[in-house]
Amino acid sequence: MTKPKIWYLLVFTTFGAALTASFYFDLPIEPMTWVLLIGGVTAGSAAAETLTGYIDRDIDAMMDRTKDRPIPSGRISPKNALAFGLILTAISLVMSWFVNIWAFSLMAFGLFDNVIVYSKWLKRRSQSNIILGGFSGGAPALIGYVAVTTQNIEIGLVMAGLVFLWIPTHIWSLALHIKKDYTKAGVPMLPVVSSEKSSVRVIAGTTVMMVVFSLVPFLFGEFGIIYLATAGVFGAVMLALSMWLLVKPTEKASWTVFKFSSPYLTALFIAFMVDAYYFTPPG
Ligand code: HEM
Ligand SMILES: CC(C)=CCC/C(C)=C/CC/C(C)=C/COP(=O)(O)OP(=O)(O)O
Repeated sequence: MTKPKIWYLLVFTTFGAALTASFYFDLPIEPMTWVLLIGGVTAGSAAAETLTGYIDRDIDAMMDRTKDRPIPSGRISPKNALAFGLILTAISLVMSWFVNIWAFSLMAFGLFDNVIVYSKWLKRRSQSNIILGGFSGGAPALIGYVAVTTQNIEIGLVMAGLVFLWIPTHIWSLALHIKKDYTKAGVPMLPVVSSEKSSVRVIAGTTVMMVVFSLVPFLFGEFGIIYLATAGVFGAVMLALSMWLLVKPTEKASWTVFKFSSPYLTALFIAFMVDAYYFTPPG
């Protein structure tokens, strides 16, 4: 129900942002803060997945990729899934409340943006559904950062912004790969409502934006060579893959871009932590 193979990376961005802030400003993180932070974001991500699974139960039953999920397959009743999702939502809000008011506000915002703005309002109506719905994706990283500090908040915003800019490549490459599924369910993902030619151009364009944006932390002098080297190497691979998709838009290419997108994001968050541990900003 809660799609752990998705939320592990959401929780990892929280963990990475918190540890990066802790190393960067030499601020310790209490064990209780870790429990409340990681527990809260895990509950929040699981809540969002469960509630969006409840909202999407009708179209999930239509798509090959999702028809075996707990509600469409009858393993859990919609009523129980809704109750489970609401309980997880309450747990995540209470735990983030005990972290601090910033974490609580961002958790509430992330849940609202993902469940209501994205899943309820936009997913079936607009091809830009994942743009306005994408802010929720950056929320876990910002929650991790503000759990430690609100100083130099631009560092937390850059991490959240990186996740936000990563989403179009992540989901549109998948949507291109399973265009038939989304068409059957009537979900207007960009690759479903646009031609393949313009979809691969947009995916390549958003990948370029994401890779250029990923260099900002170094250009602002807030992170050093370890981060630059990682963002450079992994960014070059992401660019090469999306250029390959642009030139030869096959299902294999779109699947490869999709599957590499998560290791890309993971590598950058690891680089944030390692660099913050070894790199002290000038001045
Ligand atoms: C509006 C935002 C997002 C949408 C619509 C979206 C959509 C999807 C979809 C449809 C899948 C395939 C799931 C399946 O087949 O069961 C997926 C996989 C995944 N998503 Fe997202 N996603 C979003 C944001 C995020 C964010 C912010 C993260 C983490 C930071 C994330 C992490 C993952 C991971 C790790 C997978 C599995 C990837 C793999 O199988 O290699 N997603 N996403
Ligand atoms: C603050 C906080 C915890 C925020 C949660 C943010 C969050 C859960 C973001 C991920 C969104 C996501 C993977 C949506 C899946 O889309 P989908 O439902 O369209 O995917 P599907 O087609 O596989 O069902």
